[in-house]
Amino acid sequence: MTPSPKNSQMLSIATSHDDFTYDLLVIGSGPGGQRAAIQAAKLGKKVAVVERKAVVGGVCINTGTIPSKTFREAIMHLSGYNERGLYGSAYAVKDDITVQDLLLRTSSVMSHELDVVRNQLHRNRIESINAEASFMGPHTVRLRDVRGHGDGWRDVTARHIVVAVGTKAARDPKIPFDGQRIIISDDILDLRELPRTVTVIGGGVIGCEYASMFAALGVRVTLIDKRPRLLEFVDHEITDVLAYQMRQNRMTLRLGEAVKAVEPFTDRLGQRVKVTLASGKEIVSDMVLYSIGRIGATDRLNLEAAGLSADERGRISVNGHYQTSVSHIYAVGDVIGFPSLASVSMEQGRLATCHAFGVPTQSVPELFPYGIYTIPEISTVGKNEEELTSAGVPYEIGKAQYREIARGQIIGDEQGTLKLIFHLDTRELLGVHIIGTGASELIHIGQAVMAFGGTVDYFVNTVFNYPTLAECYKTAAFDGINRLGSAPLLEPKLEPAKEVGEVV
Ligand SMILES: Cc1cc2nc3c(=O)[nH]c(=O)nc-3n(C[C@H](O)[C@H](O)[C@H](O)COP(=O)(O)OP(=O)(O)OC[C@H]3O[C@@H](n4cnc5c(N)ncnc54)[C@H](O)[C@@H]3O)c2cc1C
Ligand SMILES: NC(=O)c1ccc[n+]([C@@H]2O[C@H](COP(=O)([O-])OP(=O)(O)OC[C@H]3O[C@@H](n4cnc5c(N)ncnc54)[C@H](O)[C@@H]3O)[C@@H](O)[C@H]2O)c1
Repeated sequence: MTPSPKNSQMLSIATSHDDFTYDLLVIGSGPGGQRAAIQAAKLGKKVAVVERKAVVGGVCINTGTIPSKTFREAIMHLSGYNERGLYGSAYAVKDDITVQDLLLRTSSVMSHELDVVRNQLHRNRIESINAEASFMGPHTVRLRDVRGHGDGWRDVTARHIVVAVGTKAARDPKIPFDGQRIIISDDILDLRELPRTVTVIGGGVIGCEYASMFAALGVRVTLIDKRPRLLEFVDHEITDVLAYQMRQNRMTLRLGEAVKAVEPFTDRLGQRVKVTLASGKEIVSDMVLYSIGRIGATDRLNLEAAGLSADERGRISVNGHYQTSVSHIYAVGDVIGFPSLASVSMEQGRLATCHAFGVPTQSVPELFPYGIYTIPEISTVGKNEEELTSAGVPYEIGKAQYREIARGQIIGDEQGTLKLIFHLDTRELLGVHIIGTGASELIHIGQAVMAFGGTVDYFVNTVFNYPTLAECYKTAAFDGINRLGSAPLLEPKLEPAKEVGEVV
C-alpha cells in the first residue's frame, strides 16, 4: 500500500527534521500496544503508550480474555464439571454458586495481571499517558485529558506511531441494553445475580464461550446465530462435537435464525426479556447476552488528519508488515480484524516495531494457533478439512478419542477428540484440531511439528509420557497411517531414532 501524493508530501516535510517528542508513540495499552512499546524500549527508543481508560491492559485484562478465562476456571472448579464423568452428574464442589463466588477469583487475577503490565512498562522506562489520543497530522497526535473535567490537551509528535486501539462490542440501537437483563460481554463482571435462563444472540467465539459457561452452571441456555453452523472457521467435525456437547448440557441451538426484536417485560415471575425471531418463534429468558461481533474503536481517532480511513466495521487495513497506507503509521491487534486474539495482537505489536526500526524478524502467521475456551475447550492450528477440500489438496486424517487413552479414562473425559490432517503423498502434517480437556495446551505439540515441516510418522516414532493426553497424537497417527492401507512408515524427518541395538 502506498501513501497518496498528498500524504507523501506531508510525510517528507515532517520527517525532514529529527525533533520528534517520541521515537514511537503507541495508542492503546492492550496486548498489541504493550508489546509494540516494550520492543521499542528494548531497542533503546523513546516510547510512550497512551491509554484513555484509567487502567492499562485493554480489553484483554479488564473485560475480555483474563476475566472470561478466570470466570470459566472458577465455574469449572465450583460446579465440579470436570469430575461429573467420574462421580455422576449431580457432583458439585459448591451448591448455589453465586456471581460473587465467581468474581472473587476474577478480580484477584485481574489485579495481579494489571500489576505485571504496569511494572513491565515502568521497568522499561515507557512513559504511560492517561489520555485520549486523536490524530492532528501524520506525525502529530493530540492527547486529550480524560481525567477530571477532560478539557485539557497537548499535542505531541512521533517518528513512528502504532495504532492498537482494539474494538468495542457491536450494539443495535433498537435494543435497550441495561447492563443486567440485556447485556454485552463487558457487563458480565457487573452482574448482581446469576440468571436461571439466558438467551445468547451470536454464536461466535464470545457467544459460544459464555453460553458453555452458563450451561455448566446449570443455567438453561438458548443460543441463536444467523449462520447455520457455530464457529464457521473451525473444522466442522470439531464443531459437530461441540454442538453435541452443548445439547447434552441442555442448551437449545437456534441456528440459521434471524432476530426480529428484543423486548424487556415484567410479569408475575419478575423482570424478563422476550426475543422474537424472524421465523416467528419467541424465546423468553431472565437475561440476553448480545455477542454479534466487535467493531474497531477508531471513531474518535480523527484518522483523516493522518491521511487514513477505516472500513464500515471500524477496521484499519495494513500490509504484511502491519503498515497502514501511511508508511510510518502501523496498526496491530483487533483493530485490523481477524483473528482478533490477544496472542496474535502481541506478536503483531512486536513485529510492527521491529519493522519500524529495521530489525529483521521471522513470522509464520499460518501457524498461529486458535484456542477457544468453550466447554469442552477447542484448539486448532493449520488447515481444516473444508479449507483443504476447497483448495483441492489431497489429504488423509487420523483421529484419537480421549476415551481410548488411559489419561482420558483417568480424568473422565469421554468426548475429547484429537484429529490430525496430513498430506496424502508427502504425509506432511497440515493441521491439528482438538476438542477436549487441555486442547489449547496440547495443540502446541502439533504446531511445533508443523513448524519444522514434520510428517505424521514423527508421532509414530516418538515415545510420549504415559499416561498423558499427548499420547492422542500417537494413536491418531496410527489411525491415519492405517487408513492408508499398507503404505510403509516414512523415515522420520525430526531427530532420527537410533536402530535397536545400535551402539550409541
Ligand atoms: C470476552 C472476550 C474474551 C476473549 N478471550 C480471548 C482468549 O481467550 N484468548 C485470546 O487470545 N483472545 C481473547 N479475546 C480477544 C483479546 O482480548 C483481544 O484480541 C486483545 O485484547 C486485543 O488486543 P489489542 O491490543 O488489539 O486491543 P485491546 O485489548 O482492545 O486494547 C485497546 C486499548 O486501546 C484503548 N484506546 C482505544 N482508543 C483509544 C484512544 N483514542 N486513545 C487512547 N487509548 C485508546 C482502549 O481503552 C483499550 O484499553 C477475548 C476478547 C473478549 C471480548
Ligand atoms: N478464545 C478466544 O480466543 C476468544 C474469546 C472471545 C473472543 N475472542 C475474539 O473476540 C472477537 C469477537 O467475538 P464475537 O463472538 O463477538 O464475534 P464473532 O465475529 O466471532 O461472532 C459473531 C457471531 O454472531 C453472529 N451474528 C452476527 N449478527 C447476528 C444477528 N443479527 N443475529 C444472530 N447472530 C448474529 C455471526 O454469524 C457470528 O457467528 C472474535 O473475533 C474473537 O477472535 C477470542
